[in-house]
Amino acid sequence: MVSVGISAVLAAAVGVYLYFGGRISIAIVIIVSYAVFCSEQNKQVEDSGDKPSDVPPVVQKRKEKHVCACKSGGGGGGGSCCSSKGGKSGGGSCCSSKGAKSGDLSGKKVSIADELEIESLGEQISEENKKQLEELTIDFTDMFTKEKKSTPKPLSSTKSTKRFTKGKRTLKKEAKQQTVEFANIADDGLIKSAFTVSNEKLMSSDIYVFYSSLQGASVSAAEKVVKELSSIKELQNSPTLINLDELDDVDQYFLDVPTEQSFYILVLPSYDVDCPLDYFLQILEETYNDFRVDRYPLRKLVGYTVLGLGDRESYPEKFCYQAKKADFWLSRLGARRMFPLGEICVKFSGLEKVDKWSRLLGKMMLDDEPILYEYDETVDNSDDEEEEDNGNVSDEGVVDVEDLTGKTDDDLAKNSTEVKQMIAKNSPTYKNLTKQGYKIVGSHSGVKVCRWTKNELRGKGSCYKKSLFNIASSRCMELTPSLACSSKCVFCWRHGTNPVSKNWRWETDDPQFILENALEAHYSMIKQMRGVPGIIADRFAKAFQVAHCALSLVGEPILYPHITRFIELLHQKHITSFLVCNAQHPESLRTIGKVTQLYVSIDAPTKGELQKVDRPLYKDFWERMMECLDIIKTVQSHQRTVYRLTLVKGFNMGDIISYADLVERGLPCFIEVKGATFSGTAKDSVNALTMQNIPYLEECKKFVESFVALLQSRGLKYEIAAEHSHSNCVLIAHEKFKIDGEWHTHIDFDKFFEKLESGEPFTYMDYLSKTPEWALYGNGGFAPGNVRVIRKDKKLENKLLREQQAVTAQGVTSTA
Ligand SMILES: Cc1cc2nc3c(=O)[nH]c(=O)nc-3n(C[C@H](O)[C@H](O)[C@H](O)COP(=O)(O)O)c2cc1C
Ligand code: SF4
Repeated sequence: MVSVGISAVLAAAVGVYLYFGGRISIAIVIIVSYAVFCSEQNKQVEDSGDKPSDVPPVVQKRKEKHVCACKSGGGGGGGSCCSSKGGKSGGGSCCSSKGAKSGDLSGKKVSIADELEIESLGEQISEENKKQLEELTIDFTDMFTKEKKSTPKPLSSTKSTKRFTKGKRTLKKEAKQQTVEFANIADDGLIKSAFTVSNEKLMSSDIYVFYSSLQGASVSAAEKVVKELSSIKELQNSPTLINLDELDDVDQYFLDVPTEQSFYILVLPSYDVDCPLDYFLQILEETYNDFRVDRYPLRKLVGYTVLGLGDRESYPEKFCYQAKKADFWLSRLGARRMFPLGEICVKFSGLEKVDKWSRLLGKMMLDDEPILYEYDETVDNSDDEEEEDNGNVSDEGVVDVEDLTGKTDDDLAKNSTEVKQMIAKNSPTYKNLTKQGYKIVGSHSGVKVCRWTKNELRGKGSCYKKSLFNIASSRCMELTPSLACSSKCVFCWRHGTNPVSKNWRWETDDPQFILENALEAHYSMIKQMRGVPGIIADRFAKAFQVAHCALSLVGEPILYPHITRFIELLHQKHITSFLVCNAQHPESLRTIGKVTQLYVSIDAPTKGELQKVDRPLYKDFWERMMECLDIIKTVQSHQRTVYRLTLVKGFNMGDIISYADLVERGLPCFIEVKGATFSGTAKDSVNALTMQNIPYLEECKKFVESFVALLQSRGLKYEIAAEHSHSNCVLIAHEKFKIDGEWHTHIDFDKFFEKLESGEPFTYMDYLSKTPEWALYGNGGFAPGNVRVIRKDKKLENKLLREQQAVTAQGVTSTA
């Protein structure tokens, strides 16, 4: 229509021009009239909305990108498709119900994605756009009220989206993510990405503070968190503290949840060696990969947060790595992170930082701004530096999404079943143990020259086993084939540097390899002593023929799967075996072969005390110990058995009646009672010993005397036989070792090997030897051939000397 009109006007103008003889003035009049006409036409077109003219460039961009999510065609010509109450701008809003503010999801998809795209374009964003963006961000959380139809699929990133200020790069990335997610919403009607929780919901939630701890720092931190949260008066329920290491059933909390109001806080250390936390993390991972159970069980939670404790200085590469892993898996299981993962280095004012973190957490909970999370995120995490590289698991139903680290499901499966070395050469634990004087043999065994070996080489005394059983300390090798242990005894001298585990799950070295290398390492350490003053040449020469092996040192030797074979190899070399086990592995104790002397540690007489002293990993630690005692009485009754009691004042010296019950149950040959020795206090540890917990010799003797009296009153034929007062050690023996009125607690080693090599069955009664006079109870037990150095006297002597020197110096000064 318009073009026909224009042609007619043009033809008329040309006619008039020709009629007037083609004069210039006439031509000018025609041109001006035409211009006025066109301008009028343009105005009409603009009013009808067909042509953008004065729209700012930013908004133009948005409109160009606008895509109709309802797929019914696009918004040209001022038309509005699928609208219910019309759009905000007359310029053509499609899919909107109440403008951009609420309602239709697909409308939101477009708006938010576009707004974020605007931000990503950089400087052009206006204040108004920003405001609009914020409104939209808040607004789409209305979706929360909508019902979900099926389970969302978490992908790979774990970052929460909070309404905190973010860098452009992050925002751009989120824009991308949200576009993907909202597209999903539009496609299948699911609500996948956003949730809000109000502070009221948090205040009425059931808060569970979980912790795992080997040395106590995380317990203290967890207690601090509980204390801080408990001080919030608005909080309706007091937080519950739960030790993850003692959870009978992890699924009770991490597959099921106690209530839908639950909010989880996890306070976790990290260990680069095996520790109970490994088990917990493994369960989380397994739950995620278990097709039989809900893959996102933790979305029922109100939320969660993790506080990691670690040591950044010693483990820079692995700082808080297990806390990060937990955070990762919780998020994978559908839980929503409510508060950022805390990473605290305990070395530098750790507990203060815990206070700060807890206070901030409390503040966040009180904040009445709704919190926005995202728990369903995109696979595209290529530039996410905080990503855990081992957690990218491909989605169920989607064939093998290879993550950007290049790992496939197969790799991951391999990783999770990969057998680790207990103490890898490049691990900080290796360095730590080496620093403490251990020689690591292979990847799980260790030797160390004990101070009694050194003392005997210098004629300064022998260890208590010399007095009680006749072992030569200078020919004794102290070894463990398992540096890992299943308990965390308060008196243990390893100071938490060793791995802790219930079961053997490492690469296993061959027993022959261990023995050969252990002997080599032991001899190399002995050799280093050749220049030490006072070494007795004869003893030094014999020290290169190890005669005894004390299988104790640190760790739990019976954990090593080839322990029986290892002992056989020792015996083949005519090295006797003194095996000390912690009474936590009845299955291995039952099957152990012949040992020269077999110990079980009885560190406390009752279940409660044993838990306090040994801090065992096993939940059924008491039942395990009882089973071990039964084995001592039955299957292993042919062995020379010893109960080792380590007395710790304030922990396990009170209840001799219960100790007597245990003796009655196992009927060992001997009961070796030894006061605990002070080995310093482990940093950050709870229950670590102080000098107050170390009993004096007199206290040990008093204990033993009452104990034996009680045993005898029950008809149990035990007596006090020998002692080594230097070690606060007293030996109680069954009266069958008193032959013709003389104690025979010593061992005839030659006879032991003779019997062993005969292949005939034999018992402890076949290799007895008489206890020498000096070792009998009351005689001190200091082996002849040595000169005793009493350190206290020496210290006193030095002190007096220093004082004397000071007085002399003063005298000199004053007279000078
Ligand atoms: C054997 C050993 C290994 C450790 N490995 C790590 C580690 O890999 N990463 C880390 O951040 N901290 C590591 N630490 C430090 C502990 O995580 C830190 O001391 C923590 O506070 C211990 O908590 P807990 O006392 O509750 O057991 C290690 C400590 C020890 C003794
Ligand atoms: S038995 Fe133990 S303390 Fe005694 S010498 Fe051997 S390793 Fe040392």
